[in-house]
Amino acid sequence: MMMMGAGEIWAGMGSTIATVMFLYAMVQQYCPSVLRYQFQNYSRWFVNLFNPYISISFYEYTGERYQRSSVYEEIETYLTGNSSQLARRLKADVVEDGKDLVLSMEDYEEITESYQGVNLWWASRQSVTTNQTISFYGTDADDRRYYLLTFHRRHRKLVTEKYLKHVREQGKKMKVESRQRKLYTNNKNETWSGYRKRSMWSHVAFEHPSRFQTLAMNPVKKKEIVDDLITFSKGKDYYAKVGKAWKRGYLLHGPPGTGKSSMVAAMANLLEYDVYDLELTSVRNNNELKKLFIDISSKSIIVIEDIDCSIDLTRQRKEDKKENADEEKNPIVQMAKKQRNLRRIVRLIVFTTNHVEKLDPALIRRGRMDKHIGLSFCCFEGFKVLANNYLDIDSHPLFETIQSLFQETQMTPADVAENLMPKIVPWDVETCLNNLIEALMKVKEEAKSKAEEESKSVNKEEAKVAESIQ
Ligand SMILES: Nc1ncnc2c1ncn2[C@@H]1O[C@H](COP(=O)(O)OP(=O)(O)OP(=O)(O)O)[C@@H](O)[C@H]1O
Ligand SMILES: [Mg+2]
Repeated sequence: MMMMGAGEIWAGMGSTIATVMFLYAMVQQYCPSVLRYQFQNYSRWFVNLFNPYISISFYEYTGERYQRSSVYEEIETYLTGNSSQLARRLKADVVEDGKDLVLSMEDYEEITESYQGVNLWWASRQSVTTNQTISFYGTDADDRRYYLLTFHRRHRKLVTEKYLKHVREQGKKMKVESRQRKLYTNNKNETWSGYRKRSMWSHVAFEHPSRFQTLAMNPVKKKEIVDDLITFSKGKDYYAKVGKAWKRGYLLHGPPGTGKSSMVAAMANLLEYDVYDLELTSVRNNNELKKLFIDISSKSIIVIEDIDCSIDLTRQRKEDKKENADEEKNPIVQMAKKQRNLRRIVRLIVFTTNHVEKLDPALIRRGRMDKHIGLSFCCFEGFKVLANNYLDIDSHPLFETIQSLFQETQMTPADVAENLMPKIVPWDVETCLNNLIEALMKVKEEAKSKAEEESKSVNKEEAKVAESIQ
């Protein structure tokens, strides 16, 4: 057979196009509108017959109350993660409070993805409804942003049953991971406007570096706490099974500088929760307290620091004969009495105190506070964690001296950390360890002379008493 020349092909195609154009013009001009409509419908059907691709659109705003669609957000997060590598045109946004730029697909940009060997196309679009579009989770109103997923119809089952589930799950996961966590503090009631959460709580980005790995404390105790927290965080079903309310209350007690606040931060970092630091003295009554808690998400830790100060006040007030009804309403008094109420609203609550002995026993009774965690002076095990953090060492010949000094001396982890930290550049491990040894010896000497003085004064007292008797 003779090969057709390129010129002939073009000539043939040219005439075909001309014929189609002519027919189309005729239809436009002479057909009544009803017939024209029929014709358009048939032509659409005809095109669809040979178009093997299906598209699904996911709108940003759903019909109901213009809420941002969670599916859209999940897809956005999923594509943000993947599109940074695949798409050529990206737009950059700064997330709230974040310093990092988040790259996502520019409008009308398209990317191709491969899932289980199947190619799929994602496009970011705005308004306009297209043919053969199945509109999920949204209406067809104009001026909407949406993602369009296109795939071959033979993969319909795979996409609707597996791939979309995969995208949503991954998107959800990535969202949790990239979420900028926040540290909230409550404002005084005067600044609240209406019931808006924003003015009740102010927030900053939560970026505390403390982790359980960097906490100096008894390793057995540490593991127990980590396990407890993980069981709690995963435990909705578990707690239901054992018949316990899915709530947890911790009391962290110990002298200043033993790592109570650091542990709260480590807890938040472990669970990836927000932290709500509740300043009780700014809360006037129980009603305010309830309002503060209404909008708190379940992935939060509520912290009430230095609860002993509050309880001190309670006692003072009780002793005060002029105590009036207003003071009875004081949240601190209520707090002590209605701890149970608070725990009904809050899922994970942590109290800290320097003086556990001063607390009202009713407040700290087990069952009301699930776990009491005593943080104490630094032990040798704790020191090893700090040495690893600050100096990057696991062992050293000077460790032996340090170990024996820790058996005789009490120093808080905060002070140990401070003494270990290099003070000059360049620094060396030995100097840092010697600085700590020096500090420990000093503390030991001070404690010794203090004890001697005390025994001297006791002797003097005894002598005085003996003299007076004579
Ligand atoms: N157990 C610890 N492990 C590691 N670092 C610690 C520990 N305890 C204290 N530190 C260090 O000391 C600093 C102060 O500790 P932190 O604020 O956690 O103490 P605290 O017990 O909350 O004290 P306070 O009772 O005064 O509130 C921390 O920033 C941390 O660097
Ligand atoms: Mg603290």
